[in-house]
Amino acid sequence: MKKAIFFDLDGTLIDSAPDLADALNHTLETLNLPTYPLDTIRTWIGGGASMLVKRGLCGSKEVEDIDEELFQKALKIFMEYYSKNLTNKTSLYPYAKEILETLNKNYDLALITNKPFAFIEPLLNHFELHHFSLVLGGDSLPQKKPSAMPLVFALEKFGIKSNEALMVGDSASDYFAAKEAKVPVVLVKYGYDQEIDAFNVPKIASLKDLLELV
Ligand SMILES: O=C(O)COP(=O)(O)O
Ligand SMILES: [Mg+2]
Repeated sequence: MKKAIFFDLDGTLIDSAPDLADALNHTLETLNLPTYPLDTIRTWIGGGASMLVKRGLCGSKEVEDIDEELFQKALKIFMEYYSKNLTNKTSLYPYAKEILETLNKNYDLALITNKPFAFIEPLLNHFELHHFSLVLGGDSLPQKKPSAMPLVFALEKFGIKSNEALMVGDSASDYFAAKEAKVPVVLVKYGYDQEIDAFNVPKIASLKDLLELV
């Protein structure tokens, strides 16, 4: 019997890729570096803001050694721009709000995202998502997904066992974090990470399919 559902944010509940891509390209443009198409940047999301900026600087998902000064400069530009442009093009995925409303009647809900904490509340307010009794960002704890730490923290907070929770996400980070925490996981097929094709776990095409799985 499930007691709590843990949700990822980007690529699962909200389609934030267009605003993240604009913020990254603004950063790269400011630094006179090459910019990238949305379809490329989308595949770089899921590891948090620092990782996205690093991937932008390297122009690939695989990150190599980056000059620390350049990285800090880029991260600052990114954070400033994105904090002012969080919701220009970002949208809720179909049924996101409805499913949270329905599940909230019977389950504790936690948001476990790698997004920096400062960006989360403005987004949740904008989309009127007030259903989470616990919200963890990528910088809330010493480790973020794919570490199990945020999920283990949520299990302890709710006082439940790992099999009484379910993680809903879109990326390899969600999969590995859940696996390590021994929390069952469901992945959405419409998210940002093609790596999930390789994982043998339940996958759903729409958030409304969750109701059949809990
Ligand atoms: O900010 C990111 O890179 C991704 O965040 P997520 O964990 O909500 O997918
Ligand atoms: Mg995600």
